[in-house]
Amino acid sequence: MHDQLTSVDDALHYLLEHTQPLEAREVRPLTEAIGRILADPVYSSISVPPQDNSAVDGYAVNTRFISTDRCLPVSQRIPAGHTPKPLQPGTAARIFTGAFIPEGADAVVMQENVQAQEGTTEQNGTIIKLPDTITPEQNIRPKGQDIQQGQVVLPAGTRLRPQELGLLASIGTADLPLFRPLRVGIISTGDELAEPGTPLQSGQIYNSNRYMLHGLLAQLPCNIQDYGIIPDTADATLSALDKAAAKCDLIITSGGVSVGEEDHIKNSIDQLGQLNLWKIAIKPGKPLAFGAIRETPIIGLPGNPGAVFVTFNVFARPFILKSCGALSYTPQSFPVPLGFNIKKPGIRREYLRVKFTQDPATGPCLEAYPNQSSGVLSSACWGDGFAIIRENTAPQCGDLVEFIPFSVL
Ligand SMILES: Nc1nc2c(c(=O)[nH]1)N[C@H]1C(S)=C(S)[C@@H](COP(=O)(O)OP(=O)(O)OC[C@H]3O[C@@H](n4cnc5c(N)ncnc54)[C@H](O)[C@@H]3O)O[C@H]1N2
Ligand code: MOO
Repeated sequence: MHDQLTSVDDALHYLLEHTQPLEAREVRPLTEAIGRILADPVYSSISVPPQDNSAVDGYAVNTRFISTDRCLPVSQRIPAGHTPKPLQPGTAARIFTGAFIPEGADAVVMQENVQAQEGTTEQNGTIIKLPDTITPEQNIRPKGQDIQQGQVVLPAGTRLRPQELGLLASIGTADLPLFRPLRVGIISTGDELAEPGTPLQSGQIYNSNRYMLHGLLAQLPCNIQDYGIIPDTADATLSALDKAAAKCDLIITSGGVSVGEEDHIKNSIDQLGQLNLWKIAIKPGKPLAFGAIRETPIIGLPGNPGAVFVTFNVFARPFILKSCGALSYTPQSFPVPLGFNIKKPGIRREYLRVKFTQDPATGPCLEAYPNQSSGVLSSACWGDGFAIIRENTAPQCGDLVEFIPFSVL
């Protein structure tokens, strides 16, 4: 029987169209905001830096008042954090990195380029000999160089990385308006599953998807509600989904979405709500299901761990980020030459687990893990990204394909 498959692009488009961004917000301190999404734009009430200041340790001078012998007495000392006096005409000021430039100075000379001669008495202070060329503005970091007072520093929807936290701290913001984390329920299905740490009985395998999903969700602004393992029965599946739907903003299941009579996720979604998508032209991960139980969206990932890793990143991750209010939710890909041949075109878009390598003679290229079976999770641990082989194409060695490094996920 010929399967009617939805393309990856159509499925992703559909999923993202059916994302309801969270309305709930909360205010949290900087120290709790890593990975979270800003709910409002942040404006700066100050300029950064707040005043012109020195980029180096050295001497502040006025380039228009330098005597022909290029020698100047030092009239004040300005450590960072202290307010300078105006520069006395015809003198230099000893200045340190980050200290504010005194009024009347227009350049700073690095101390390595100056000969300083200590005076012998207090009245007879240090004299410096300046280099031949000094350009106005040199070594001065102007007020507002980084941020101007009143400017939008970060727009709503920004996902906060360490550098954004630093930037927000630099304008004095202590508490941030954030979207509240998405409550994501995870359910592992399968009679064959045993928990790590317990002995394996005959017929069992360890539940790896549960822990991979914990790790994948921990990198996103989510609170995980873990419903553990549910057995392959209609009753257990219906009751777990019903319970999760009442508590969560999104349900993610693994396994039980294929066509066998032991696969109950699809029928349960049908029974409790509606199934909107099933069977995608993706390899691995074809039987992925998407629907809703009452108001709660559900993404049914296939059971094979390789398929979970791919379909989570291709579908669930952008869905979650958009639901959390993020402005940017699809990962950046980069064109990189394949280091091997694709034998024949396929009707499913394939996400190969590959390694980025640098050949000294031929340059960068992608190498594939030899076994791309969706039951072989070693491919994702060996690899450092996905190579996307688009449907109905068979790129050859040297052809450019899209590469998504795992590090951008
Ligand atoms: N007749 C057909 N059979 C299958 C088809 C098909 O089109 N027709 N599709 C195959 C594909 S492709 C996939 S992918 C799987 C997906 O099936 P399910 O989502 O129903 O997954 P399960 O059957 O429950 O499990 C598949 C596989 O993965 C193992 N598994 C499940 N959960 C976990 C877990 N938490 N940790 C580790 N491993 C897990 C499970 O033991 C199975 O080996 O269906 C194919 N069959
Ligand atoms: O498409 Mo399935 O994901 O081969 O394992």
